[in-house]
Amino acid sequence: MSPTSEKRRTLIRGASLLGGPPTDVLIEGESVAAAGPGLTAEGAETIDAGGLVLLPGLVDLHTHLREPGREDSETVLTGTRAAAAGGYTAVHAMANTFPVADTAGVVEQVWRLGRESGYCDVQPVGAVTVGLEGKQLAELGAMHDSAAGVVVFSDDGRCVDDAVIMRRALEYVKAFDGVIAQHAQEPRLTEGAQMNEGAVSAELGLAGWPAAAEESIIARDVLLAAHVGSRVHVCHLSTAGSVDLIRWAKSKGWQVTAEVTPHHLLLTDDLVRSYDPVYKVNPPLRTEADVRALREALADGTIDCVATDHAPHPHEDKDCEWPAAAMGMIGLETALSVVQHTMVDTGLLDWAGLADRMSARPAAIGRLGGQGRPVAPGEPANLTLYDPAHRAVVDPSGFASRSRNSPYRGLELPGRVTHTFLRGRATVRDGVPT
Ligand SMILES: NC(=O)N[C@@H](CC(=O)O)C(=O)O
Repeated sequence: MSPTSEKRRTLIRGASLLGGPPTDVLIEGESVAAAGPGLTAEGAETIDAGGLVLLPGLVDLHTHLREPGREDSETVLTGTRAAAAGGYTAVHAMANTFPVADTAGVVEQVWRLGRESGYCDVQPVGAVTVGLEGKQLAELGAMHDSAAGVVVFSDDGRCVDDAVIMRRALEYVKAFDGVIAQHAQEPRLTEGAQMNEGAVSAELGLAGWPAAAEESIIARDVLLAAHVGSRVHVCHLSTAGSVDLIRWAKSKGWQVTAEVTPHHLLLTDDLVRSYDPVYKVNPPLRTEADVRALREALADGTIDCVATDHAPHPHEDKDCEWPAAAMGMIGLETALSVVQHTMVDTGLLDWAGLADRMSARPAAIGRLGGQGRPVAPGEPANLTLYDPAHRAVVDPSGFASRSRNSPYRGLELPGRVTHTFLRGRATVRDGVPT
């Protein structure tokens, strides 16, 4: 047999590519071989995709995979299975592991575990500072030059609050077109903070987390990025004021990008009245007006992309009284549904816009070759098939993630990922990871 005839072939029939009219897509080996109506392919596995939307594989800029060190909440294997189940073909693995991913050795370990998992590409994020301590730059160059080829650096979970360290980091990564992804949280303004500072925190008597704590760091960092001529990316934007600052920085032509999480597009601090720590997250859930501003900014492109901030925690760290509970919520397996619900079903984004914000843009920010590409002949077959008409009540007990801290439990959401393909190989079939 010739090498070509040995290639795995899959024919996706009648899918709506980016919400367009029904079309067929032929996958051959690792690539898209043809796209258009009326394709035939003898001997190919055929998937009847009538009514399904075909999207490029999703890319997450912000995933906590927890390995090494907190394998009780997630591993690279369970986290990437969850990612595939959610339609993702690539994730960026955050650096706040134990040990911290602040050396070439640790990022290479995570990268290797990702390759072994086979469920999606794992691109490690390197820490900006040693031990996330904010005092001394980590070995950014060595992490970039390692097999992991780190491009995105972040102390996420902590803010790089020292302006001189931030400046030096921006200067350092400029040499290789890297980007600093900032967790914007002024530490002194948020000491002991438990939730958004506002009417609800006043009523509940919980220590508040002012919007200004996020906004003051963003204002400083966009100015620093402009001064240095380097790239800054703002993690999990959560306030209307942050949106204004990003809009202003972009109007100046500065190299500033930003992400928003699905939960900040849907949930508000009203939910904290339940005192259920599943709603405790960093940055905190904000107000209705913030949610509105975030949705509009994602629609008009001020916010570049959706990033999950998938933050798995074991039940003993979440099923406790509010002040003692860990911050964070899982999100990989519900992201597409939440974005459909908040952005597509509301008419704010069409499917092409969603693909831009959940695949092309995050891949471009992370400089991920082969991901976030159009669904077109010759391109890598990283694809997601999605049923937008499906409706189901979220039940985390069936999740691929090792953790269960989903704020959507019991909520009816639209949509279901039926298939995910990573370079032509199905990682999810009929809704089940392979
Ligand atoms: N987003 C979260 O609420 N938690 C994150 C880190 C963080 O605190 O940002 C985590 O690692 O659990």
